[in-house]
Amino acid sequence: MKDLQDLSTVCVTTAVGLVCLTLVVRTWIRPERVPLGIEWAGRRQEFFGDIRACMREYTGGLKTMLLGYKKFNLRGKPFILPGTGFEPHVMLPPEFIKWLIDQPEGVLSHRLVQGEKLGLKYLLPAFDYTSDMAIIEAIRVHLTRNLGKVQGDLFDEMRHSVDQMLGLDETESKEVNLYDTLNEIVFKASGRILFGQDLTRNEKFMHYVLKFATWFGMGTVLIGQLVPWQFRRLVGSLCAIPTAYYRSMCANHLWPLFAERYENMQRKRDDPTFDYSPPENLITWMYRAAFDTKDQEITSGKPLAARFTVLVAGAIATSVVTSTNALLDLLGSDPDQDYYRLLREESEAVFLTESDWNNSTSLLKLHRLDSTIRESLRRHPIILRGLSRQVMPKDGVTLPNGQNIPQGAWLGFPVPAIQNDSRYYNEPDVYTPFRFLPTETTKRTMLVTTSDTFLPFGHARHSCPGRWFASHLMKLLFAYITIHYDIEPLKERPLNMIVGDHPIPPPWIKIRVRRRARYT
Ligand code: HEM
Repeated sequence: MKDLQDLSTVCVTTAVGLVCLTLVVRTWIRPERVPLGIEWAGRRQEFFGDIRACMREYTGGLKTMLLGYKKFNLRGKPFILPGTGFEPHVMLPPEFIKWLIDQPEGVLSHRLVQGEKLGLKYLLPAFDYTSDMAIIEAIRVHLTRNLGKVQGDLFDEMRHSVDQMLGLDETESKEVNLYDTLNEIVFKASGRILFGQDLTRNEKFMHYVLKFATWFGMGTVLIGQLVPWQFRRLVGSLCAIPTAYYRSMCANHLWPLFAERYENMQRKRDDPTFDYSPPENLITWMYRAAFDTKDQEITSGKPLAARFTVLVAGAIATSVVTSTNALLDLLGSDPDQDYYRLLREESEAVFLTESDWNNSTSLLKLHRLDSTIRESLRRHPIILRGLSRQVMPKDGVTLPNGQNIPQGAWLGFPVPAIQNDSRYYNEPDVYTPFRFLPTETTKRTMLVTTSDTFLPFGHARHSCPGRWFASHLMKLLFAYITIHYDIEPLKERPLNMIVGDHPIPPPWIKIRVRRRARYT
């Protein structure tokens, strides 16, 4: 009798255990992200195949994405790409891009994916990331339109920080950490145009803004992409503490500036005789755009100030990563090709006098440099899954091939796979910095031009509105560095690390630089 009781206890415990395990396993992968009828890439015939496929993505690099692209996308079929964070993503073939970008936000939502994939919902719970039209408009229209006017300031700040960071000593070379150096230079140069010289030269503010950018950057990847989705709220609330602290320290400096700018610009609108001309920088343009678009939410300086640090941190970090990739590509390239010298020659021919640095037409002549940065973005886009959208309608959406994708699934495109497809790029594995220069049969493609086969800035609606500014800044920076510094080539191009949805250049690489004699 006792034995029978023991046996039934074991059976009941096992059954309950199995039911619990099944429930956990079933919901471990976010169920709404897995549409039935679409095949997985990288899933094997094994117990808990879906979960193990997602786990392998933590160390798998680009393997699964490239494999899925070859096996499914090249035949016009979508596939499920397992993901870190246990949120798979449906990868569509490039022929579907036109269809995707034509869908309105109510059908395929861009914002919902960003909120989740960047962990914004958890990291900055009070942050309204769904309403930033004034900021986007200020960048897309006003910043881009005023690039010529602000170029002198941009160059002045960039030269000041390059000279400081890379040094003026022409007799001895100096070893510097590449990523940290570019981080500081790009932050200061961009900051001059985004928030003005007073703050870029304010060491306390710059310390807080760099700290905020680091915590915010690490937090978005950790929470939005690495932590399993069930634990995002928990881990997000922990990371939110330092992020909120540094954000409020930045806000202490920004807040009076925003309040003053808003009140005076508002007063000038009400009374055109009021004597006030604001400095031309992004803060002013944001209010101008908010007034022009009659943004109802902007009734004080506060709403825009609150969003500003987030924008600045995200926008500048992308330019830092892109500049680091471009310089690593150059320094690790075949020395016989002498690309660095060829870029120097081009820049020396363009920047003959001091005033050339302040003239935006100079930058239009840097064809080799434009192509070189574009080539690095082709090889190392900052995100792997591009044009991500969440399916919104209750009945799902129907893809151009007739397949239905249910509500809640994520759609996107495998950016590195498309940008390494030999149908679109000749010898895609070979670093060819001047690949985008015009030939007898092809026209020149500019760094900022997006297309179905070049997606590092996104494409169409929601594509990056800051790319003209980023291009301006990076070209000034590379022209100045190549003209004024010799840099020792690297033995080879160090590989990027894949962290969540981002390929990141190794942050520990050091380079040796020396100021050229005639330029001191
Ligand atoms: C090389 C540097 C940069 C790269 C590679 C880059 C890349 C991107 C990408 C991939 C997106 C998302 C597109 C999508 O979701 O489809 C984006 C969006 C955005 N970028 Fe950039 N970006 C850069 C620099 C900047 C700069 C300097 C600014 C601001 C001054 C900026 C402002 C923005 C904004 C506001 C958005 C959101 C657009 C929207 O949601 O409609 N970016 N960027």
